[in-house]
This record gives sequence, structure tokens and C-alpha cells, in this order.
Amino acid sequence: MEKKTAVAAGTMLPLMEAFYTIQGEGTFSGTPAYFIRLGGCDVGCVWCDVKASWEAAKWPVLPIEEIVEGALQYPGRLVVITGGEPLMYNLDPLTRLLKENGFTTNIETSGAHPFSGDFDWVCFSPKKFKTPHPSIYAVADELKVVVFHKSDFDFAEKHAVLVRENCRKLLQPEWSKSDLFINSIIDYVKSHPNWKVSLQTHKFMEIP
Ligand SMILES: C[S@@+](CC[C@H](N)C(=O)[O-])C[C@H]1O[C@@H](n2cnc3c(N)ncnc32)[C@H](O)[C@@H]1O
Ligand SMILES: Nc1nc2[nH]cc(C(=O)O)c2c(=O)[nH]1
Ligand code: SF4
Ligand SMILES: [Mg+2]
Repeated sequence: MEKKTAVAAGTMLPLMEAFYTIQGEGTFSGTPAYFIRLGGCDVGCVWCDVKASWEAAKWPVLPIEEIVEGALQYPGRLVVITGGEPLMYNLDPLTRLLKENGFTTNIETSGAHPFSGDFDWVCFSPKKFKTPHPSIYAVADELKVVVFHKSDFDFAEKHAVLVRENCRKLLQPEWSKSDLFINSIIDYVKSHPNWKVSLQTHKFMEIP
């Protein structure tokens, strides 16, 4: 099959990097996980901490069997698919293969593209820069809003009414503005106890 056709089918995917680390953010923070970072993103967040991922063409296109083989080299059985924006691709074949190999599958997504894949946990981090696709709201397990500006609290509430009742609600300071916003995040969570704080703990630990 031609590469382009295989990428469209989701049987080959552009891989920026893959690494075994500790999930630093959100509900699974502290859990060992194999990260699969797919290349390509069209959302364009001004504060994105992985801008190098944006151009899909920069990254090698690999068969999903090879990607899963990489994950099998480590003892942990939690995989986090991230990017870039992973939902730019059809994730059905990759997640099916991961599950056949005994992995738990989590995703980190902006929700800017139609949902695909078989996931045990969906972390939805909506962005002002590109409106989420409506398919994300019924599947999000965690709503993780990055706080970069004071208007982001209202932005967070706007999305909180659209996700499922039991969806976890997290506020995460944008890394470079952490010192500026951490106190208002703490105050907000204390007065709106349906929210929790999420920190990028891997950055404090200085691990990938
Ligand atoms: C790099 S993104 C990749 C996945 C997907 N494109 C997304 O945005 O959800 C992974 C996570 O990091 C968060 N993130 C990216 N840059 C950040 C920053 N500078 N500070 C805090 N969180 C950040 C995103 O909101 C997202 O939850
Ligand atoms: N350790 C670690 N945890 C993470 N949680 C979400 C990440 C991401 O970039 O998607 C990330 C990451 O890049 N590293
Ligand atoms: S959607 Fe994710 S990968 Fe894309 S620019 Fe925003 S934070 Fe970066
Ligand atoms: Mg990251």
C-alpha cells in the first residue's frame, strides 16, 4: 500500500518520538507509561511546549506494528498517545493492536478533529485556537484546561457544561506563566471544588 493511503487508513503513522516515562499530568500523574508522540498539529497554540511536532512531514512514517513493538520493550502496560494532535489520524488500527497486546490506552487531545480509536481514558484539553469537534464531548473522561490568561477560567466553565457529568475537571497552569497564575488557580479550585489542580510534574522532575 502507498504510504499516503496507509496513513489515511491509520496502518502507518508519523512518529515524532516514543519514550517510557512517568505520566506527569492529570488523573494518571505518577503512573509509568509509554508515550507515543505522533507528528502533525494544525491547532497552533501560542504556548505549545512541543512546537517541533507541528509539521507532520518532518517525521518518519512507521507501520503501527513497529510502534507497538517499541512499547512492548518496557514492563509498563499503559500507553499514552499524544502529539502533535493525534486525532488528525484514524487511531482505530493502532489502538486495536495495542489492546490485542494487553495495553491500556490513554489519549491526550485537543479534540479538534473527529474522535477515533478505542481508549480507556480520554484527556480532552480544548483550545481557543481551534474549536473542538463535537464528537469529543461524549467520550472525554478528563477535561484539562491550560490557564494562560484570566479569561481561561470562563473558557473552562464553557466546556465543563458540555462534557459528561462524571468527567474530571482539571486546571493546569501554562508552564511559563505558572508563577503568575498558580495562586488564582488555587483560589479558584478552593471556591469551585468540582475542579482540581493539574501540574506538569515531569517538568519539575526533569524527565521527558
Ligand atoms: C503537547 S499537547 C499534545 C496533545 C494535544 N495536541 C493537546 O493539546 O491536548 C499535550 C498536553 O500538554 C498541554 N500543554 C502544552 N503546552 C503546554 C504548556 N506550555 N503549559 C502547560 N500545558 C501545556 C496540552 O494542553 C495538552 O494537555
Ligand atoms: N511525562 C510526561 N507526561 C505528559 N503528559 C502529557 C504529555 C504530553 O506531551 O502529551 C506529557 C509528556 O510530554 N511527558
Ligand atoms: S493542540 Fe496540542 S500539540 Fe497542537 S499546538 Fe496545541 S498544545 Fe501543541
Ligand atoms: Mg508534554
